[in-house]
Amino acid sequence: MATLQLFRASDDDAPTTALLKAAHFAAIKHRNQIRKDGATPYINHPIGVATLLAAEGGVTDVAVLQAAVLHDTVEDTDASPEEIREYFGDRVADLVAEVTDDTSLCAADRKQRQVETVRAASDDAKLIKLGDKLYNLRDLTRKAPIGWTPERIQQYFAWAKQVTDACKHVNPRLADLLDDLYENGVFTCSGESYKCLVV
Ligand SMILES: Nc1nc2c(ncn2[C@@H]2O[C@H](COP(=O)(O)OP(=O)(O)O)[C@@H](OP(=O)(O)OP(=O)(O)O)[C@H]2O)c(=O)[nH]1
Ligand SMILES: [Mn+2]
Repeated sequence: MATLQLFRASDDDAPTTALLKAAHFAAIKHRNQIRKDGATPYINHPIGVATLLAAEGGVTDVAVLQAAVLHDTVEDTDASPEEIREYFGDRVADLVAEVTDDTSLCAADRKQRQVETVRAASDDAKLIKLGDKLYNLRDLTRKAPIGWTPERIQQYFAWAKQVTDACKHVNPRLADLLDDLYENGVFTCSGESYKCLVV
């Protein structure tokens, strides 16, 4: 099969072109992945995170929106940090690196590390973290990932709050949306409804 075409960003790109190139790159990299609900294409998530940042967070910085679209490519696909740098330049590559977990760590250490390191992250990386967590929490209230228990969902809410509490000062609008979810969020698991218990 012929290699799928990837478009390299250029300094002359219009903002729309720059963002589309990133979305296309992410779509190709995530093309064989589905979300843990067992049905949704994975790419819906990174495109959704960028859309949420723009539509609800008022973010207009194209490099941040590009990094949002690309935020899970290094962590979850065969994309390398060097490839992101080559195709999208230093600023986007540095942002993606900032929001990429070290997958050599076990899941529990990775989660702990994220809470510890996010405090020192740049404001733009914190913005992407807010969008990522808000999208994932909304996704949990939409449909539980296959095999997740109510306790595991509650744990994700509690952990996400630790991360977003360290980031919320960078965007009060997103912070309010997250607070509302922590206060009033409801999710369904195996046909039962549960209230989010994060305080
Ligand atoms: N809510 C939800 N999440 C799903 C689904 N499918 C995949 N995910 C991804 O799973 C991750 C959360 O699952 P965990 O079990 O806590 O994390 P892990 O896979 O990295 O161990 C998120 O990764 P992430 O984006 O890298 O973010 P995060 O782990 O930093 O939160 C999220 O994007 C789904 O159907 N619903
Ligand atoms: Mn993500």
